[in-house]
Amino acid sequence: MRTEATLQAPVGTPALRMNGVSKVYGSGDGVVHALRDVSIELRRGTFTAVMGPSGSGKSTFLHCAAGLDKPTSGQVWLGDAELSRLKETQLTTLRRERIGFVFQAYNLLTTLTVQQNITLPLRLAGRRVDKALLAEVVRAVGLSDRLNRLPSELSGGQQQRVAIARALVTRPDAVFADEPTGALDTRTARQVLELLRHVVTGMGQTVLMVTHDPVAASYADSVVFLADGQFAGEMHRPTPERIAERMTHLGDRAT
Ligand SMILES: Nc1ncnc2c1ncn2[C@@H]1O[C@H](COP(=O)(O)OP(=O)(O)OP(=O)(O)O)[C@@H](O)[C@H]1O
Repeated sequence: MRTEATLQAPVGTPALRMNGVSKVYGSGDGVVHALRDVSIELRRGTFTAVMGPSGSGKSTFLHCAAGLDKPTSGQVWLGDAELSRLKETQLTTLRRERIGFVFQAYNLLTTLTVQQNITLPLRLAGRRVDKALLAEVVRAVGLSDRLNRLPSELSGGQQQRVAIARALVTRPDAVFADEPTGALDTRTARQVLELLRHVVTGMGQTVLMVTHDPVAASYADSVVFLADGQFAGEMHRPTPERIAERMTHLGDRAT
């Protein structure tokens, strides 16, 4: 029985499309061009890493892509929804129901059990918990025997697995991960990256991950490089060595 197909997003439109997105902070002497005319398309069922020197615009890119921040110009589509056309309440609903977030800090609610944390987005949306989907997600992240524990009773890696399960449980169009392994030791980080890889390859999800770490980025299908707010190239089938080499030159250009 292929229960994993239940997570497959509909084919057709890309999961995410950004067209000529720019973001300017401040004005006059204090103006910062955090993003300059960035265009990108993420096909469904792909894993993309975003890399660039500090200050190159990675977080701004992720926030604009996820509807957490509004571009100064350009358009962002999540599936068939153009974000700038949505009212604030619609955007809030879209973020809650069609996007999964995974942050470096796991952002779990300490008084809720693992299961309650995982299903929170569904309850906030007033949606029924799909028991088959929940079981599939819990199995994928390896937490079946921890469902009644509190986050404080789990290791960092296990807490990040809860956060990933919570990100998956609404069957989002895309999962956005911001330095998801930043707080983890090397071995635990590798397990979380393997899980994100499985989320894409085994479950058909779409993942966009910002990271500083060439090894983490090498788990992705492709790496998008930013330098000084601009798209600075893309690498398919990346290896840590090739990524590190490219980053060295990006650093040269951005300073
Ligand atoms: N709210 C803001 N107000 C003013 N400037 C900002 C704001 N947010 C970001 N910036 C500036 O925009 C630029 C891009 O910042 P951003 O955080 O997107 O970069 P980053 O690549 O994620 O950096 P890091 O790797 O250090 O986290 C930087 O120059 C930053 O100082």
